[in-house]
Amino acid sequence: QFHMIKHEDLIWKESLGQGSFTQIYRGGKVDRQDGETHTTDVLLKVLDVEHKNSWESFFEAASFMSQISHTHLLMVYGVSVHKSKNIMVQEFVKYGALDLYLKRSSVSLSWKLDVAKQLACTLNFLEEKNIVHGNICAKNLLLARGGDPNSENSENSPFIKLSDPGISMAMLGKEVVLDRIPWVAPEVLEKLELGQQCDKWSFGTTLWEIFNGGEIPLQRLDPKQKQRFYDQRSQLPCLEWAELADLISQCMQYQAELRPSSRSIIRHLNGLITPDYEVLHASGSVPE
Ligand SMILES: Nc1cnc(-c2cc(N)nc3[nH]ccc23)cn1
Repeated sequence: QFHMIKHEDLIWKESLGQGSFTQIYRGGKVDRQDGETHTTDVLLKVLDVEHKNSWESFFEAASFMSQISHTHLLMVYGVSVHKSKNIMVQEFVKYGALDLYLKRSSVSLSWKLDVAKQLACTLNFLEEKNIVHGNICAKNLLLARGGDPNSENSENSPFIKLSDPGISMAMLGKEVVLDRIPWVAPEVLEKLELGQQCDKWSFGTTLWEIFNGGEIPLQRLDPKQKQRFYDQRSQLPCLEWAELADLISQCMQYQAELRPSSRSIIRHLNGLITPDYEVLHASGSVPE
């Protein structure tokens, strides 16, 4: 299941914002090993008291992450329960969420493609284990290494960690799930339950975010208009890079069974060559 952490072994630092039904804090976890004490940087995710009836779903997300380990999956150290506080203790990932990073930094196309490939490999790992994450989005992609995005040398290349899926759709309720359009797959919206193909749809939306510099898709639509977006089988505005736009529309097909396998997504990404203007501009050989 997962490791129980004693509340007295937690150190609380500054608030870092909130998630769905949760507050997020920077913190530390103290480990006592043969007389030595060692403090690990952690992220503390606290379930809101008014949503404490979602604690099973909250801890289900923690055990989901604790039961599988992969280089691009976030490490969850365990959970701590203290009075009415339910706390998930996660590894602290230095550069934080990808959506904010993309808004703040200008990154090269090859940097973005590198992130896309890492996410596709993670999706493949989950698909081969028949595991559905259910909440793939740029906000749930954490950057362990962001570095100077424009330089080509490898120690500055990105390294992502996929965060926990959070409270399940069933517990969140229709209103909150409506707000997850266009990340939530259409079939999930209807039944409020996850299907095998739903991560592919969300992968498509996340690709759109990455290659649109962290712009929020359908930001100006209210829940009713978002519902209509799906009712009318609409698609997101397509990118200039045609081959990539093509992959996004393959992933965001309303018919779930027509979406590509994660293996074919990886093949498609490996077949993409960053367009010349990108390489030429990066090398400065083409006047601005
Ligand atoms: N598992 C996680 C999740 N989020 C972070 C994080 C890092 C950072 N530099 N700023 C942040 N602002 C909000 C969250 C966060 C770290 N680790």
